[in-house]
Amino acid sequence: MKLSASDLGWCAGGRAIVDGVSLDIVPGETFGLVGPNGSGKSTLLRLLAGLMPRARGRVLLDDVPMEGMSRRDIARRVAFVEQMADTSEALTVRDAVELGRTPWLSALSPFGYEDRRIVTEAMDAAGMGHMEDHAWATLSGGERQRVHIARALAQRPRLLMLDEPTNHLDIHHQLSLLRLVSKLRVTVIMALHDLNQAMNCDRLGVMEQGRLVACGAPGDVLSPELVASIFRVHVTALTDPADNSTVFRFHSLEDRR
Ligand SMILES: Nc1ncnc2c1ncn2[C@@H]1O[C@H](COP(=O)(O)OP(=O)(O)OP(=O)(O)O)[C@@H](O)[C@H]1O
Repeated sequence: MKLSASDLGWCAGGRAIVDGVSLDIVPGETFGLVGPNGSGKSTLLRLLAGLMPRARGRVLLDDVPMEGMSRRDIARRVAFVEQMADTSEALTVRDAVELGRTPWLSALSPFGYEDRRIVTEAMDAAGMGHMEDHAWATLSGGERQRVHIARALAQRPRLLMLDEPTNHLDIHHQLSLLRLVSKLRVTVIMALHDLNQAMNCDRLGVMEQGRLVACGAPGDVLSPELVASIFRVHVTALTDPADNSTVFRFHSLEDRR
């Protein structure tokens, strides 16, 4: 799915939290958003998902203005896993993932065999199939995160937005999730803190104080100069002999004085 955003903005307390962001996401790409804490990544994702009140600017989904779409129309196209998303304590894992089918159900097409199959597939893809009967309240932070991702997959979106999806996940599940996301045949926009993980995106956008200050191929965008000025760290780029990929090591500016 194609997404075009123009001049997005959002203010709170007299301060511009997101300021004049324009962005074109091409169908099928994995777009990473990086930036320091508080730079506006989550707010921009919420603006792109049409979830912010009093927003400035315009978002088009496949050339159709999002503002004219119902929540259900949007939910059939876009799934969003927010940071620290919560769900009802009384649900099991399967119940929580079944919620992802809601936009597709109606009186004429109630929850059926195909929905059950999609839910099972989504739980398995997120590595939660073996815990389908477990109660939400008993899950660890990483398990909850994987349930949210399974719910988003069950929604069968054409655009998947993820806010720091590897939060809470152990290294095995971080890599599994990023591998899963890279194999999905959907457009993905995700906020990430780990710049090494961000290097695997097709393109990156860098946020600083609410503005999109750089956008392009990861290797071009994450130059040592940009990393030093935006993230306030020195970076050494190393080559991994396993696959010749670039790996960053970070050093605090204070250590280099
Ligand atoms: N509803 C709100 N009211 C007031 N300020 C807000 C609101 N929402 C966000 N902010 C502020 O806007 C700034 C950007 O927040 P946002 O969560 O978008 O940043 P972020 O880049 O996702 O940060 P992080 O990396 O820490 O998750 C922060 O300074 C935050 O305190």
